[in-house]
Amino acid sequence: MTETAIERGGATRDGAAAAEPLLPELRAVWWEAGVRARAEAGVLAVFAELPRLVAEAVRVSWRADRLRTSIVALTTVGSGVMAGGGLLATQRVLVELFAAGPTPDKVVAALPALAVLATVTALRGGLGIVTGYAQNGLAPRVRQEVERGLFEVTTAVRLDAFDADAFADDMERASRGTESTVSLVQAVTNLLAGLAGLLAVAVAVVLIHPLLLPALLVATLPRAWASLRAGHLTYQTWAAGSVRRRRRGLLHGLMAERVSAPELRSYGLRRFLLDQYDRVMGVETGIQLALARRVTTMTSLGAVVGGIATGAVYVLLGLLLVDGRIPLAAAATCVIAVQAAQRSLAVATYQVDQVYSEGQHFGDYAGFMNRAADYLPAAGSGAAPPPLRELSVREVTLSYPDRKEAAVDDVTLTVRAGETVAFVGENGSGKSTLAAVIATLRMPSAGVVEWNGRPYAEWDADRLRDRIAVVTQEYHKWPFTAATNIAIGDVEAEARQDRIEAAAARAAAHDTIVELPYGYETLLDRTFAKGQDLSGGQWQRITAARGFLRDAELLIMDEPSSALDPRAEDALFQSIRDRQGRLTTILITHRLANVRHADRIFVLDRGALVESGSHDELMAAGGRYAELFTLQAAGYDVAPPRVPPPRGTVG
Ligand SMILES: Nc1ncnc2c1ncn2[C@@H]1O[C@H](COP(=O)(O)OP(=O)(O)OP(=O)(O)O)[C@@H](O)[C@H]1O
Repeated sequence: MTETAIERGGATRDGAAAAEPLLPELRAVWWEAGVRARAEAGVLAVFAELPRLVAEAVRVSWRADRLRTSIVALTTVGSGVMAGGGLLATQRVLVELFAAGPTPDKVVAALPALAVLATVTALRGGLGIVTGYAQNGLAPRVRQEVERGLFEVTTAVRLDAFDADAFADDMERASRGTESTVSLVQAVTNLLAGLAGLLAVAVAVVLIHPLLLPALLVATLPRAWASLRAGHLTYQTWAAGSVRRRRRGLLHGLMAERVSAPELRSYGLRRFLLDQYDRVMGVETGIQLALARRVTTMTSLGAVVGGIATGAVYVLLGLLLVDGRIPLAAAATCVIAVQAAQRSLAVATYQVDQVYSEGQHFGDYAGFMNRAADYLPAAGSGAAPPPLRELSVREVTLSYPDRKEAAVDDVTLTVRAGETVAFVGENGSGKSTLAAVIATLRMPSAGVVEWNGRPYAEWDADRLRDRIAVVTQEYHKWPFTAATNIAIGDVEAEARQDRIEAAAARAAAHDTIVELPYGYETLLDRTFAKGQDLSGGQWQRITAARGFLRDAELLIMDEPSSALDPRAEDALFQSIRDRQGRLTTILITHRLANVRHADRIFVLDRGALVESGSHDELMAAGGRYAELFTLQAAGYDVAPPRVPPPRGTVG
């Protein structure tokens, strides 16, 4: 097997993304943004950003659940106070125990301080439990707050937002950001707890003897600095491993997902993919081992320097003791304080790293929410549109971003209520785009569409949409039951079974559905237990039924029969013809035999409207429609095969 450029780039070089930017799998992806920013920032830059991130996290948490946020804040502070109180009580106990006199008397004298120590220790434990409980309840609320906010925006933005590259990337990063918000809030709480503990110890130590504070810092800072550096190193390695991780994610998908499973087997790709996986993991393991060596060196160095500093503090304490400048109890308390401070500092430094990196992702989320506002549709005037009399498309042009030619180019046409009209034209001539503009799914770059002579913008957008049903070419297979898949065609109405079945019958879907294991209640999603999948044509029937459900005043059907068998196709077009004269239908199809009955046919070419008229008029004109129709009809123009006589008959 020869090695391709992709394999070499993916498995061996971190810089491959820059060297081979055209390979989609090597493009920078969203989930690295925070990590990379974190890796590129110096340790001091991390501290500079902390206050803002902490404030953001508190704001989100407050919005999500005020009660639990307050509980977490209060218990965190309380816990810190208890830690300081515990240290002071410890010192009191030691003072009593180290005093002159008989031991039983000293113990009795120490009892009140001991009782205080026991109480604050118990309180601290209790506060810890309350914090944990409140945090557990807070996490899902924070998740709901940010995720719901994201979904409110993603379901409201105009369709053209999804055409912009930057928007799609932005949205992916924002999705990662919602996950990070929960972690950010948790990391901020832990950080504050660590800092509160640290502060409490520092205050207690100063109260015991001011000289002890610098001693405490000397003993704790080397370790803290080393652990921050080690965390930084881990993130740098993580950021540099982007290509490997993407490659691994890709391989995971290829080997474990349903879509690739058939080809994997038919081409015998199992060994090939497993080999690729082994190569990626070989590189990954080497890098992780090297990282482990560096991290261990760094933390060992911190421990050694910290140990020496701690030793020096103890020597200093000894000297002060000998000198009589510090009581024995204060010195003993200082030893305990150093250990408590080291524990709190270890928590705080780890959380600083967490807050910073999760904060970067959260920044993506917050940025997306701001930028997405540009894509929200303008609010309508609120006027409810009356029943359709006439639909006019006036000089409508629509250009997609980064496309030189307009997809719809200065089209003007009118459809009267009750008409069935067809949009016809070759692939890419702009039929679906024009239909999407009429369906209010896309905004034209120029021109207007009018409902009864007034531009769409003057009507209430939601109520306008209520009057229009659309069956799109790229229909969606909703992972719901068959009944729900049809019922969502009129989601505001009661999902009555008789209506659903009637719509299914009009789309030739009823018989297919009743044959499913649970009939209309069959779940159409194979990834769930008892879920079923349908053939392409069966799905298309259900989609058409969804469009028929509402008997909308304007029904737009874009290629509704491309996968249907002849019988189903005939039934579907019969149902469309049933609307003629009563309700308005816009039909897009390449099967021109089905548009012969249309009142009018509009022929598009490269976005422009080039012909219009009835079938007979257009055939008589001998233009593009006549050419396409004749071409297709020629395919059927064969002499019927001679039917052999039934067996046993005499010829
Ligand atoms: N989302 C999009 N972004 C960019 N270009 C697009 C997009 N959708 C369609 N186009 C382009 O716009 C032009 C018109 O496409 P449209 O889908 O409207 O054609 P159509 O007549 O419906 O084609 P078909 O018969 O193949 O369904 C084509 O050149 C197509 O490549």
